[in-house]
Amino acid sequence: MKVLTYPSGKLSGVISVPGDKSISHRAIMFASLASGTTKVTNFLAGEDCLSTIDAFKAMGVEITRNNDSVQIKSNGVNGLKEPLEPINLGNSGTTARLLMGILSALPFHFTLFGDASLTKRPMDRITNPLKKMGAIIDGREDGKYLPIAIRGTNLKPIDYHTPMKSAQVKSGVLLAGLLTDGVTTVTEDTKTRDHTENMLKAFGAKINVDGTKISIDGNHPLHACDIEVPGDISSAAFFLVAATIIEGSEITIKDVGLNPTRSGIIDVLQLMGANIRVEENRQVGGELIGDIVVKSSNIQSAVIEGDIIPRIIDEIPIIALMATQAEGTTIIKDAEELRFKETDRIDSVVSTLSALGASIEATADGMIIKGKTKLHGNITKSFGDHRIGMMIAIASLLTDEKVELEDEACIAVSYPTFFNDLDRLISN
Ligand SMILES: O=C(O)C1=C[C@@H](OP(=O)(O)O)[C@@H](O)[C@H](O)C1
Ligand SMILES: C=C(OP(=O)(O)O)C(=O)O
Repeated sequence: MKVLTYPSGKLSGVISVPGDKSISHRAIMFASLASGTTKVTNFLAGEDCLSTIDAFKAMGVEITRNNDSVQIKSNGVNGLKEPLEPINLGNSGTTARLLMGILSALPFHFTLFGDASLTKRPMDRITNPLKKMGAIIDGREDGKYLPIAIRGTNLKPIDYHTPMKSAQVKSGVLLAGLLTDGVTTVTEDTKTRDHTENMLKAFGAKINVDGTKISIDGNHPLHACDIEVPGDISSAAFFLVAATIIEGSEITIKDVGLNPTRSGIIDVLQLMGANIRVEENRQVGGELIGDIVVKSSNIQSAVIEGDIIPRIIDEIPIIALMATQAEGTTIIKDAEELRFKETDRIDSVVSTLSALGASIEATADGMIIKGKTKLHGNITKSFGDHRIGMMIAIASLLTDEKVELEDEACIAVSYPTFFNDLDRLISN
């Protein structure tokens, strides 16, 4: 239990946030499939990415980590070994879905399990297309849920249209395609984050992106390639919103990843009237990065729907909190994917913000939030969901009353130094 009392919630100063979670996972995975030694800098040492490291160590890859620097020494895909024990995926959906694509094509047997939250999350979205490629997978409810066993085998390529907006599904199928003779194609209705495509190219894969259609030519070897991970915009989002809604704030967040498939939070902040500026855009290893400066301002409601949703999918909890401080009614639609995250984030956001005094209601695919409301203290729970925990911590800045947060430890999944950074911005 953490007691959150910040008498002056005003934020100021300059920080950088830890490395991007999606990019950190992929760096470990692709380096493990590549021959040679890869150095990864600004790696996110969050629990989810450590689960990915452990999975590849269990397959014999030499991985050494010194804080946020990681070295991966691999003999390529043919150097991988059968793990002797079941692989623990912890809380990480990304590790689960991407790894299943890889393991399905390796000549070994694997057993995968996760924590209580991951065990409830749907895996059939990835096991179904993999089974169409010939994967031998079994798990609870016919492979819908973990624990799952995989007997790796030779797969056949597939031309797959993803039925849901999911970069994890797209990536899992492309990774199975990477290890399969022939051309595998994935088509999406709406473009989701494209870190897999960008980074596989950097490691030498033959991958072609044509709008929302991605094709990969299987069994081309990957070669080691150093990766500098940009700051995670999904982590930065908590402070960008905090500085916007807390009067008198002004902050700069340096070296944030601004990949257009991830930067929807900037569009939402601008749409709602935030005082935000992006400075010094530059490219680092195929990913755009820059510094973001935000000053507090009055904000208005917005209707947030359609193609922007995958570009803000992990930021919706903090956007919902922002909407409680906007004039007017904010409507978030087309976000049914929120129901399949670490918690059902439509229900967990609505119940938590309601407990703090917000006027918010759930819909089938989103939420309706009436602003502007004065929030108050209460005893709250993260429900074991890191993004709900961080949303509550930012909400606590809006009231002088005591907010208690149960189960705050889960924040280490994506942002182990969150409270240090918050304290630095508050005490400046
Ligand atoms: O590919 C990734 O790294 C991720 C994709 C998204 O999940 P979905 O693919 O389930 O939308 C996102 O919510 C998750 O935090 C990370
Ligand atoms: C949904 C998330 O991650 P994952 O699916 O990898 O558990 C998240 O980080 O918000």
